[in-house]
Amino acid sequence: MEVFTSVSALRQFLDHLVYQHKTIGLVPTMGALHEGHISLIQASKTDNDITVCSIFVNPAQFNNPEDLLKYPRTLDADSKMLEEAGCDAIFAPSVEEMYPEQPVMKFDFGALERVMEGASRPGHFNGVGIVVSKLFNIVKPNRAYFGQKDLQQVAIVTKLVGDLSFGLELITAPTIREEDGLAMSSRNRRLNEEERHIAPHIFQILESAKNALLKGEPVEKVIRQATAAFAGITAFKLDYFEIVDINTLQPTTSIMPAGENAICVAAFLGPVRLIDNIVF
Ligand SMILES: Nc1ncnc2c1ncn2[C@@H]1O[C@H](COP(=O)(O)OP(=O)(O)OP(=O)(O)O)[C@@H](O)[C@H]1O
Ligand SMILES: CC(C)(CO)[C@@H](O)C(=O)[O-]
Ligand code: BAL
Repeated sequence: MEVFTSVSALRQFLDHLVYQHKTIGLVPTMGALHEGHISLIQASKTDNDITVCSIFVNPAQFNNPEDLLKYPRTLDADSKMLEEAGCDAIFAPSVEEMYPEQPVMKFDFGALERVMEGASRPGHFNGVGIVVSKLFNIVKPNRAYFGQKDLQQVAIVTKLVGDLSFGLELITAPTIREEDGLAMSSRNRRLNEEERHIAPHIFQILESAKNALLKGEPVEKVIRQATAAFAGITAFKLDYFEIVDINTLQPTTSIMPAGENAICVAAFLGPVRLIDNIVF
């Protein structure tokens, strides 16, 4: 497996492979890898000749300086996991390599970013739009892989790819969970033992809400019950709990056909902010 920190060295490597008509899959990450990321690598390996994993903690998408500072950085362990998974190349640039100058472009994803993550983390999706566009331009992948755990990010990147005609195929992969249901996340490793024990309640509350909706309970009542369930566990500070139409990500007052509904949640456990969702 090759490790690149410069755009020019990565391009040299890839140009050679493109010349041989190899297809390229890109898995963008911020590192501190876990089985969720590895599932994306495996999907890319199935579909493409060459898999590139980018590891870059992108300052432009952090609105909270402490979150950026404390974001886990584990490049050695990440490289080992990627090597074992059969990844072909890592692109791990420095901030200076990615942003030699402050970018002037600004993305506004409209209604898509006025809710949930976009509303709670102002500027977040502008930063995601910039870095993902740069990664697409640098790697020029045939396919790019994103996790459903970041559901709103999938919608934003889908819009980005359409609007800017990136001409690549986006693949969304299901959320990989711990045995107790907790969605795997790099930020989980910032939880202390007690918080880690409480964290699976996020998925349990999501599941209860889904079951209640499927039984015909009204949306408003289900939101009230879920909010009360979070309030009943004092360690949690709920940021949002939304039942949305998966096509628009806007809150719904009634349930859509199967497969078009999502329940999305963000909650703090101590200083750590976790997100999760269920699509049904
Ligand atoms: N549990 C998971 N299952 C499947 N894909 C995942 C999972 N967790 C993250 N991903 C996907 O991996 C890609 C890189 O995500 P990222 O590096 O931010 O990891 P993360 O674990 O989501 O970290 P954090 O949530 O702490 O920022 C994203 O497309 C994300 O949706
Ligand atoms: C897509 C991404 C790697 C862009 O920095 C990030 O938002 C993430 O890890 O989901
Ligand atoms: N997984 C999304 C990246 C972020 O939280 O900034």
